[in-house]
Amino acid sequence: MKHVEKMISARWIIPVEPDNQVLDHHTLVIHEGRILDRLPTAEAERRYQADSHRRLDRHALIPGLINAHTHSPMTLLRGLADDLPLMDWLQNHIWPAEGRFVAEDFVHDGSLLAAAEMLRGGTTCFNDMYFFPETTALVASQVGIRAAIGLIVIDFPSRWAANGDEYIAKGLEIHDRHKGNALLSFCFAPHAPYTVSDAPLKRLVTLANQLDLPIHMHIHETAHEVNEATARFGVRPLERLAGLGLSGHHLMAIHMTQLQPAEITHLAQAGTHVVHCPESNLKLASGFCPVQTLLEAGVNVALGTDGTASNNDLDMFGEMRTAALLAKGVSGNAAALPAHTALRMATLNGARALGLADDIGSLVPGKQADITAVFMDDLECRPVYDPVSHLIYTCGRHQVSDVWVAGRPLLRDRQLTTIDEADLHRRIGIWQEKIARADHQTVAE
Ligand SMILES: CSC[C@H]1O[C@@H](n2cnc3c(O)ncnc32)[C@H](O)[C@@H]1O
Ligand SMILES: [Zn+2]
Repeated sequence: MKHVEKMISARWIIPVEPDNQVLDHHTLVIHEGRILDRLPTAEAERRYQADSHRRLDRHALIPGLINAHTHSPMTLLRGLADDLPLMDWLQNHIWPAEGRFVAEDFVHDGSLLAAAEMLRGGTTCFNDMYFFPETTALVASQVGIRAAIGLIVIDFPSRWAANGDEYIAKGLEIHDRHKGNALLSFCFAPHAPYTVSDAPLKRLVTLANQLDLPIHMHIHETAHEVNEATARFGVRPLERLAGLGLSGHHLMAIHMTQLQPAEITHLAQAGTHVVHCPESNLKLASGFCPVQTLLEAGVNVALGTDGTASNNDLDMFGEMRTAALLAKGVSGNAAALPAHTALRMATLNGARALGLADDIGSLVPGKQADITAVFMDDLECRPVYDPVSHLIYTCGRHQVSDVWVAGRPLLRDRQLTTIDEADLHRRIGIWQEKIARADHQTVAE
């Protein structure tokens, strides 16, 4: 018998790779943070002796969900400005609030709240874009959640940096300081074509090639963005970016609700990744990303929530379900975006976009043990004929019971193991008072 650190047995294991596979009564054998073996439970018990053995007989194990686009500290702005289109929301509500409140303490507490929400919802990795990115990196490391940290670049000054050169310099310093941290990876994160000028974008292309880092950017979010840019630059944003060298497999294009057939072909040929944020796009009435067409063209499409001020949650179960339903509604084709594709977008496709597919995104031996357990024996879930169908169309994030990142339990029986929930509630209470008071004053003025 071989001695190992941990075994997790479950009624179903859904590895995601290969597609459509569901393993009944199987066990994951975990050693040194990675999946060492995956085999029928009876056989695992004959072959391995584990320090701990978790038996989840009424659960499905899936790869930890990957939120491929968010702004984690924006949890503190949840519900502050609803029912508005993107530019009104940003220019008249969100950017003024950020100008007032965003500093290191805001980013710390907002990132901590986001980490708590994501873990409780089965997300084990998030791709972030926000000011003070090192603070989010430190929070993620302390909590134990995996994070791709966006090294932001934007043409306007903030408390974090004064101009494009300083944003890039500070980002590179963070990358150099933390690149050895196994839980962290880094992306360049120029905000959007309408807020970043050509010179910093060209530098980012060179740096992304040198350091082999993804570039994570909001692109073609609304028709308004595309029309304004066409009037200003004479070409659509995607064409302008391609002209600057910003295309290819390093690029993660967030939103992409405005796409012409030739642009879809270009994305597929370039190996550019698209991140679909269906709930944010619906709430801001930004448009629809043609997911089914992109997938059929061979584009890798991942899923993200966007920030909680435009969603208003970090619920990847909700996002998978909305993505699946929306694709059917928009295309008039009930076969569009089936359940297993939605799950793949929220796991393996996210890992691919982040350049992390050798390590995460599916439950196969050799990968990191980033795992989410979903309880499927609630009355609301019975009967179960196909657990993948249930994950997308029936279950919700409240059914996530346990979460592991690199084999470390971060949620056990719905209890967070590395976050003091009472202290977090206290901190959020202070922010709520402070931000609500300021909002009242603004309305009164
Ligand atoms: C430079 S930090 C990120 C910046 O992005 C803003 N933001 C949040 N959601 C969106 C969105 O959907 N489109 C464009 N910009 C967005 C956020 O408020 C920060 O200022
Ligand atoms: Zn965003």
